[in-house]
Parts: sequence; C-alpha cells; structure tokens
Amino acid sequence: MKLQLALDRLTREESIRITKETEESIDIIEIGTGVIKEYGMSIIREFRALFPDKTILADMKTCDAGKHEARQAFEAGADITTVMAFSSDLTIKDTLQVAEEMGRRVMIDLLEVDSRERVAELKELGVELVSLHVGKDKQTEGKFNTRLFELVDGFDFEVAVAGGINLENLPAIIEHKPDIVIAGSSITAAKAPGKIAAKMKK
Ligand SMILES: O=C(CO)[C@H](O)[C@H](O)COP(=O)(O)O
Repeated sequence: MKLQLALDRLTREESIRITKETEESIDIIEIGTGVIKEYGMSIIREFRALFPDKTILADMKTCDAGKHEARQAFEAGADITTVMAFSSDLTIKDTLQVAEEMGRRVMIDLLEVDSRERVAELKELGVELVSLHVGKDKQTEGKFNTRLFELVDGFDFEVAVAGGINLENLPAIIEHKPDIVIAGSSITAAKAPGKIAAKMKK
C-alpha cells in the first residue's frame, strides 16, 4: 500500500518544506491542482529536480484537451497525471495514448461519479488506475466513506482513495486494501507533518 502526499493550498516554499519533512514515509508526491494553478508547470519541473527518485503525480484534473494537458504534465516531469472520470471517452483515450507513448500513467478521478456503468466503460477504455475521491467541498458533509469501495467492487483496477483521510479513519479504510492512500491536509496542516506521515505509513 503506497502513501501519496497531496500538496494543496500551499505556497511553493511550504510544499517543498513539507515534502522534505515527510520524504522518508511517502511514496508519491502529488502536486495539487491549486498549486499547479498558482505556479504552472514550473512547479512540477522544480519538484522533478528536487526529488528525482520519487514518483510525482500532477493533479491536473483534466476534463478536456487531454493530449495537450497530459503532454504538458509528463514533459514537465510528472510520472502520473489525473483525468476526470466524467470526461469524454475521447479525452480518456487520448490521455491514455499519450501516457503509453511516454511511458507514464493516468489516474482517473471518480470524483462525483456514482455509476458502475461509467466504471465499466472506463475499464473498457483501458483504464488501470482510478481514485475514489470525496472532494474538499463535499467533505463538509463527511469525509471518505468506505461505502465508496462498492463503486469498483469486482473490477480489476489499481485503486487510490482520497478525501479527508486521517489517522482516525485510516484503519477502517485500509481493511479494504486500497493500492494508494492519498492524504493531504491531515499531514500538511499538522504541527509535525513528518511524524503524522510516518504514523500513516506504518
Ligand atoms: O484532490 C484533492 C482535492 O480535490 C486532494 O488532493 C485530496 O482530496 C486529498 O486531500 P485531503 O486529504 O486534504 O482531502
């Protein structure tokens, strides 16, 4: 089970500091959507140079212009880029094709998707990696709920989980054996991010 650190609503300096503090415990560095909007592709390039051995995910949340956005993220140094599950099949196909050409990966974000039919279509399109995700705004009504696993039950995907995951709700979540646990604010807003990340990894 891998631990992905999500860097959201942070400055460049805070993002670098927190990544350095948690580096030993995390497997994947996620450059959050807002951080990318603030700094553009240069922040991905900078992280690639600073953390050459880590897997970097660019949370592009692409929903159109798939080829262009996937190339942008991969050329900047991302190993994985994210694409929204509700996007056109053409967008999904295009991003998967670019990823294959460049030897990288696409994570399909199932945010707000509750249809197993759509999940079956994604499988048909060749998707391998998905994320079950409760968005930041929706978290005011409740954090990640293990009922979300039902959406992908019986499908052969690598599954990531995200949405307010912390040390309290983690034990129930890992019973479902997700491949990747994504944690953002529970680590980045902590007084000692390194200690929380180490506990989560353990
Ligand atoms: O993609 C995201 C928000 O859209 C976040 O990266 C993800 O939800 C993890 O952050 P947190 O643990 O703070 O919810």
